[in-house]
Amino acid sequence: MSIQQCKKILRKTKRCQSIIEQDTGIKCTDTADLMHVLQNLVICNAGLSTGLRPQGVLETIGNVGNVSEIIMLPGKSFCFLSCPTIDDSQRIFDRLHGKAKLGQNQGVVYLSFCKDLPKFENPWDSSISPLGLIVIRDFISEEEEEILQKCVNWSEGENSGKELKHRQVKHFGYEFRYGTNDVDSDKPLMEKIPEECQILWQRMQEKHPDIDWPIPDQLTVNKYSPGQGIPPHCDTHSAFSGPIVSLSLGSDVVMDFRSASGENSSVFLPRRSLLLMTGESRYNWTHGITPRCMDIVPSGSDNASLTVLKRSTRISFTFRKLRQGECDCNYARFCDTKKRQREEKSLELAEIAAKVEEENVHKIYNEIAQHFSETRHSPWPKVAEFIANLPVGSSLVDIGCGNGKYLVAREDIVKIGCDRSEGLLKVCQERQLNSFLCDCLELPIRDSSVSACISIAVIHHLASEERRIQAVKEMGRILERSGRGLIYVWAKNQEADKKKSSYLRQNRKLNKKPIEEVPESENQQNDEELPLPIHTNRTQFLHRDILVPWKLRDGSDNPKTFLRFYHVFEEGELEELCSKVNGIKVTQSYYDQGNWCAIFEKI
Ligand SMILES: O=C(O)CCC(=O)C(=O)O
Ligand SMILES: [Fe+2]
Repeated sequence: MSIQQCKKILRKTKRCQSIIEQDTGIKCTDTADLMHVLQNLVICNAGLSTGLRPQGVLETIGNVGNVSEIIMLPGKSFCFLSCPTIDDSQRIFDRLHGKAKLGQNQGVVYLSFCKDLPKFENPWDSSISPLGLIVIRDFISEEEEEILQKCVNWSEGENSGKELKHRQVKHFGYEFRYGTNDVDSDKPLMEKIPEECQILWQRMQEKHPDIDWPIPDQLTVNKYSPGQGIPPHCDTHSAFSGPIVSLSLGSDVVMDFRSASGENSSVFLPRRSLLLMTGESRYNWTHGITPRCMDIVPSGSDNASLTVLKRSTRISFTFRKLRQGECDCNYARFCDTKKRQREEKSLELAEIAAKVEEENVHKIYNEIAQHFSETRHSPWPKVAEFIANLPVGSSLVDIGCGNGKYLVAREDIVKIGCDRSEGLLKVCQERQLNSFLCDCLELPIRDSSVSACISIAVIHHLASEERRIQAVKEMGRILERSGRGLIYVWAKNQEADKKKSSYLRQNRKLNKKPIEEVPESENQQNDEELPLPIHTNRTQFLHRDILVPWKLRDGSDNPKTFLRFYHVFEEGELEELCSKVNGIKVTQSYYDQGNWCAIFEKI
């Protein structure tokens, strides 16, 4: 072999190797040195997609060395061989690499060694099959198949053979609207389900008297050319009731099912079979057909081996019954009715939360601003330390800056504060500190534009978890890469290592009493059950969502009491909250004088 030829083989092999590595994560090598003499081989440029079959591999390679396993991946132009000994793999490599052809229509093969083999998940091996799924083979005769295929006039009618991206469709009874995934029950089509389908209903009842199958009033006919398919979906729960029934005409196909919890199952639908999706398979699994020209299906009497089936044009008749009213299934994941209800509930909760914050946070801080500010002078040491450690020239935003006590440190960084309370901002402005009015749920600051931000005793005033997450999301959003955020929130537990926090220590008398146990049910977040419990100041917190009194002494004998909303945090809750925000990573968390604290980094 000339040097030129050797170089060409090397070049081509390298190109294939990089594709294989990208596709499977498996590293290949063409040098069989001591470190790399391996029992597994890759045929780099021939596989199922180039028309190679296991038989073809064995015919040529089997004469050179022994092969114990051939792994061919669907749709791939490479495949893997496992040999019983290193001698076998070495011999096959030496004799065939860059020289031999595997069968008539194949080019010269390029081989490589590899250490690992792909974990080929054979979907047919899995014992999982969607519950409630029934496939009745030979449900109709060949004559009936022909009659049914002919009864669809693809070029006439109100919705004559619409061309979708991956297939052609025609509806009868009612049109399925792909934009909204539903049916307009007020707009029945002139074209009803063809008479020719009548034979199916009675047969259905005879074969499965156990299933309550209402006579369908909607039919979708799908026409798939080889290479076409239908994306995974769950037929809209609220649009149709009862089972979904699909008749396969013209070609076999494999339908892929995936459950709400991520299990996969492949189901073989032979031509002229009837597929019934009831119960879980209807409501808790998606179904779809991968667009390809061939399917790999089990073969042999015991289904132990796989074979490739070429698809031809397949026409399916999917029968459904329109639903009156909402879906009442017990499967939340794909249920549009449940999703809508969840969204409504969450909107309602968000409204309640916003109202609580308005009444029990914003209004109050405005009224107590001056007094509050007078009680807040000294920076907390660990917050000061965080600021002190920022590199010179950093930019720092104090979100919920209050009277601006953290905006006075350091002249060598850019500092700006913001707060929701105009009253507190006035204090900042009197002190000539950079500050502006805004809500921590919506910061008027550009993405990735600051090096650090702090939120000290702020997000515990937000009255729902979604809103607390949103506040952390905003912090993550404005931070530049590697930028750092610091959050302090009140801890429910005001005692660490048998030491009471300074908050508790200020009331010796009350805190001599042992802490009352609160039943778990009372200890829950109770957004719905307003009014909230009122906390006794300087005592352990008994609930997570509470109203904390602020006594405003105005010189008179009757100090005015304001009730501020607080969500006090359990241990680990702040970290968990941060983990729900993409793009940030908690690097440190600690307890500091009755507060849970977390430092995170933008990644
Ligand atoms: O082609 C099939 O058998 C299924 C069609 C389908 O799932 C649908 O139209 O919703
Ligand atoms: Fe479907």
